[in-house]
Amino acid sequence: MDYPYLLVAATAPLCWLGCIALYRLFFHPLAKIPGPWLPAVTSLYSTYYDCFYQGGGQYPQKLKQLHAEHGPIIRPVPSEVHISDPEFLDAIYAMRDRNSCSAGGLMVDQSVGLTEDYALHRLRRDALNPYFSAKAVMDLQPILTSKADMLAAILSQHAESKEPLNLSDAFFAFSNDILRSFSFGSDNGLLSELPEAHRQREDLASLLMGVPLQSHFKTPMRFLGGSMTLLQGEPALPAALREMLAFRARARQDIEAVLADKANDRKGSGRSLFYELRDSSLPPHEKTVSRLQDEATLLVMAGTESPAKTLTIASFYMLSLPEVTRKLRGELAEARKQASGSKTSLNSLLVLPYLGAIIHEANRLSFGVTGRMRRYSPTQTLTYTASYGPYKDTTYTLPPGTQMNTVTYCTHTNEALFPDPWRFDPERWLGQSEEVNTRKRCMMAFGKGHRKCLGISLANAAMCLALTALAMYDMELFETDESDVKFKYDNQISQPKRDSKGVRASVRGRLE
Ligand code: HEM
Repeated sequence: MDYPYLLVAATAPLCWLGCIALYRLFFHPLAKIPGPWLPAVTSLYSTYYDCFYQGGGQYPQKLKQLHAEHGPIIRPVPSEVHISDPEFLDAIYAMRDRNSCSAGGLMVDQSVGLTEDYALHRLRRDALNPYFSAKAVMDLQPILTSKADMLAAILSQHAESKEPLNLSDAFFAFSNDILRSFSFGSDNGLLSELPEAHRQREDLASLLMGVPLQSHFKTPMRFLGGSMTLLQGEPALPAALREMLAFRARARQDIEAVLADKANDRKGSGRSLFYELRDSSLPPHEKTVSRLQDEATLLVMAGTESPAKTLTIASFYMLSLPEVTRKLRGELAEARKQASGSKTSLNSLLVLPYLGAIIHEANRLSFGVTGRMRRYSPTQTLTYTASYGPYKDTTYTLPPGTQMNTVTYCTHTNEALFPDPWRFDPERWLGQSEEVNTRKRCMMAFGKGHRKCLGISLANAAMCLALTALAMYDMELFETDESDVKFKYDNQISQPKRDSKGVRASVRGRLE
């Protein structure tokens, strides 16, 4: 072959990439958005922070740093804007459509949480809504209180045995048993088998560690999962991918068991979510095994991991800040007095301000979903005027289709909203002042807008009962410090340092 052809063949791709870079920098509709040039040119910038820099999961922290330098609006990837301004949060999350979220790595494409199309999302969400309402959660009270009683029994056993208790395992078991009873009519009895809860919690943690890689390299990872399993069997796969496949396989078994259980033998006495979906008027293509497998995988994962994490964080600070526990005990004692000595009802716990404030603060520092929850409007043009930074008062036009988001990390550590943001301070949620109302408006732990968390009422009820049980025990932390709970990695949800063993405590005894 002639030399010039070789040269053309070698340089053509480079010229093509150069043209794309020039377009993105100077002619793209978002070309005027401030920020460094590299993320405006290539999404490899975010890949680096998400997957590789300091072990990956570092993009939220980097975005916060970029905002400090460039102001409230930047381009985290070429096709997107990231706006760190509490005043603009509602404008972003009021938007109807959304881009496929950053949880693509969870391999649950057919679940409600990953559904991009507005009408299909509505169909799926409407089918689930009735089982997640505040009233439906009240009907679950017998399950919830029996699991909270089991949690208390575990604390009593550890007070007697003097063995340190891994509270993170106990909360994982508590949330998982509730979620599985609610979903499938029966649970796996993890509260009676804490070593198994420990194993499953660690497995889920390593599965989540693989989410950034699976999100950025979705197709190769899926291909790897398929081909290596066929060629060499599952042990050859990377641990996180293996865990993901195992998690999905368990969800499939659960769904197949529900579909096969025509006589409702395993259903339990109450309503069970997947039995209800099976018998619902959803069209047949929405009730296939693979569709329901995705739904079950997401629900079990989200419904176990997120409340367990918030409880873990709350328990750590309750044990390290005695004043917090003292105030909570005072509030609970008063509620019991009002109930004339009988057990305080779930309804009355749900309105206790200090208990609610502890949950809010633990949710804030759990950060809910830490990935970029993008929204866009296919028709609407938005404008945004920078409220601080080097381009203050400059107005930017965001054309239809512009993907926008604010990561929870930036809002929940915003010093103007939450002074001294890493301090656990339930007081910041008390009262009705304008500041408190603004904080509540900017709370993103459960997401915002029409895609916000379905499980809020269930999670709140379960967390109120668990923390009430916890407050009845005198305990101290065992070989645990703040680094065991503090946000370090964004793996779609926040994770602390890799070698955290969770929150462990020595239980001295039950109060009263
Ligand atoms: C403290 C506990 C929880 C936290 C912090 C939390 C957080 C979140 C967040 C931030 C989202 C929005 C994600 C997005 O916009 O892409 C979400 C969605 C969702 N959550 Fe939760 N969650 C919690 C508990 C639960 C529970 C207990 C369940 C189920 C039983 C659940 C089921 C869901 C579902 C199904 C969605 C998708 C909703 C949709 O896209 O329409 N969550 N959650």
